[in-house]
Amino acid sequence: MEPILSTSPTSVPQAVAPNRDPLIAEITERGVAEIFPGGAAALAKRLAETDRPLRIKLGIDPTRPDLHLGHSVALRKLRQFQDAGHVAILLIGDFTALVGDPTGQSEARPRLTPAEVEENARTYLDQARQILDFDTPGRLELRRNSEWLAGLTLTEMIELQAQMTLGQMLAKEDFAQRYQSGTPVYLHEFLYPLLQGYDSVALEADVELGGTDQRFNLLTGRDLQIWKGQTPQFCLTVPLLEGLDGYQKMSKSKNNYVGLTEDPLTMYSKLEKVPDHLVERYFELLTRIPLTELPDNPRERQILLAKTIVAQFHSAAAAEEAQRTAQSLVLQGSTQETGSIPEFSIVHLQYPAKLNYILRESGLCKSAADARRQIQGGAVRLDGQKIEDPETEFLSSAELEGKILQVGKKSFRRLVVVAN
Ligand SMILES: Nc1ncnc2c1ncn2[C@@H]1O[C@H](COP(=O)(O)OP(=O)(O)OP(=O)(O)O)[C@@H](O)[C@H]1O
Repeated sequence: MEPILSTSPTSVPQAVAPNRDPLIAEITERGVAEIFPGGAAALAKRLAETDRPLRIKLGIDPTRPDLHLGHSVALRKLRQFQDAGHVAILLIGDFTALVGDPTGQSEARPRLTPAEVEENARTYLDQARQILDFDTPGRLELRRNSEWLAGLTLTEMIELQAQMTLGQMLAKEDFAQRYQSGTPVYLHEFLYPLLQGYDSVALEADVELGGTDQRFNLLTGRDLQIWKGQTPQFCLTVPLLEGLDGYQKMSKSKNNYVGLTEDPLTMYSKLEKVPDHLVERYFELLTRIPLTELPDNPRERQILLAKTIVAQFHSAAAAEEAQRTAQSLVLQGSTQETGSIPEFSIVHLQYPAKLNYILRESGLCKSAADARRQIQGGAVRLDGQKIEDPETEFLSSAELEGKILQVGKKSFRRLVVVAN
């Protein structure tokens, strides 16, 4: 008879564990900052032993119209849970957006109107669809926290606020710093962690995801679940992805972001310039490529990164095309810093519009005569195609929309149709 100990899991060395589920390993080990309580091993055990799909919560406040790659880090983690058979709860914080998350803010956030929140919430779902599984039955719950927060009575609010002390609130770094520096901290801001925590109670969350900046709010969720007699959630934080500037958190307000709805060329040209020291981190947090398989050459890494991410959000063909166009445009100089190309709105032009008139109106040339000289000198390109006929004209904005107009190697305008 086999000795019992030889089959016991504790006798199997970790590195050669035969039943190590790759999905669980990906969830608990790749792109994770912290798991509490108990670390990766505790969550892995819970995932392996559960007899029902777990409820995984990720809350996003619709404070702005666009999601960016920073948000996609937690969304991708949520998708991994779906792929392992669990229920993703994508919580649109339509009520908490009206309060405003004080996390990471040096002063109170401007408060949004319900109409602004509603407009942003609408676009979020279309963007989240690019990452989450919206199709497999039972894998996704789309919720809004106004469902339970809007109806809380004053009595319930008092009970909720009785769960936390001022000392605990001031342990939150953002509040402490502002309080010490004399920057006003408004009382409604204290409600934010409590309301986000209460969301976990209402949803009976088993796991909550968030960036590392959400630690305090996630822990409040655990405390409130204990108060309500629930099993407290695991908290899994993901690292904060730095933006294209190379050191600050990727954020809309810092204009260092890559938006999830950006066109392939813009995405590509931003991502092929991710600073070297961040390329591996972008691979880790935004792709599934094993880090051991990355090319040694730094330039090849940047290109692979840009192509992989463009392919995820668009298609492999779009990624190839973006690479070709970017190469032909020799994107340097003006796009060096953030990868962004200045936009020029073509709605107000008079059509048919001559190319030299467009070059002057867009500021790419000083005058129509200068534009004519540049065209004849072979310096003008539209989407990488040289145009040498100064009489070239366009009948409507549809012929130009989305294209990149270029003079020489350093001056670009993306032609867009936006009224301003
Ligand atoms: N750059 C980032 N990297 C990783 N996670 C992020 C990043 N930005 C936001 N998140 C996470 O996405 C979730 C939703 O964030 P939230 O709606 O509060 O956006 P935010 O932090 O205010 O973004 P922004 O500063 O762009 O407005 C949170 O868990 C947050 O930690």
